[in-house]
Amino acid sequence: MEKKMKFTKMQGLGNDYVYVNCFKEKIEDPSALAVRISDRHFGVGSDGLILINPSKVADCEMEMYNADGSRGEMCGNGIRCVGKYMYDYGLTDKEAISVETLAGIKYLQFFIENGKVAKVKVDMGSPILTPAEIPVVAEGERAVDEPIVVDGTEYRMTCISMGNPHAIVYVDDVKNLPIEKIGPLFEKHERFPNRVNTEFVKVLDRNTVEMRVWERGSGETLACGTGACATAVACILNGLTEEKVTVKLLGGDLEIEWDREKNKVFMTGPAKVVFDGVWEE
Ligand SMILES: N[C@H](CCC[C@H](N)C(=O)O)C(=O)O
Repeated sequence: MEKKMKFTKMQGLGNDYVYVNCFKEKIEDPSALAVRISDRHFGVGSDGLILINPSKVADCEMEMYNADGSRGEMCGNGIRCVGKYMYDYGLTDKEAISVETLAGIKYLQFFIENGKVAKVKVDMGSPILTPAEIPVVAEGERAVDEPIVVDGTEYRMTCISMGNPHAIVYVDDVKNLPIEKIGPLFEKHERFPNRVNTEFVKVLDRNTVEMRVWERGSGETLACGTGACATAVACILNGLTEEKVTVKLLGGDLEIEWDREKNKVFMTGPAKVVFDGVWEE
């Protein structure tokens, strides 16, 4: 018998996911569904699948899958869209909510325009710097400005977890980077037991960087919220920027601040609905 499932396509700076309201829908195998629904020719087309679930400890839970079906612990662009969905689709009337994730409970503040969420500020929590917790194979207490050889070339990386693993690599030319070639080599490098999201970064000034990202399980995306947070933390740790950083991504800009006194990273950016649909298979 044909099954129908309502979904909403949303995007944060072009990092697009299929969202399912699991207060109403039940998904048998979300990992397998993520692969089918993310396909840009035979499916809806997206960077992955995000389920919005009831939660016992927060206003809702975000369950995120990459396009290859692997589960991500946290998703910055995704959580802003989860917040927007909760408010715009009437699951909450609060202008600040909490969202349970595999990386802990995150707190969101909405900026409302014409009765709908336009922008969201997220407390992304504290960055994780201990190599074993990222995880990355590295000596010492942190993996900052750490050498790594990829495809015969030595790069310097700084590794941060925002609940999910990131390697930040500084390059001179972000635009012409052979990201399709070196992205997967970083992603699957033996020093990353859980694979890794890799951000290729150029510092423009003390408050601005530009970045492209090769995501674990999804390939190059137009933006990565957790990646932008990890990038800002890496730049501050390396003394390259101030604590407030505009991260310029292919899909647009994210405003990141690492409040070092509170040891919290804040991310502010847009969230948009593209369309509502019905998935039939
Ligand atoms: N695009 C997401 C990150 C997804 C990370 C995922 N690729 C992983 O496996 O960690 C973001 O905006 O933070």
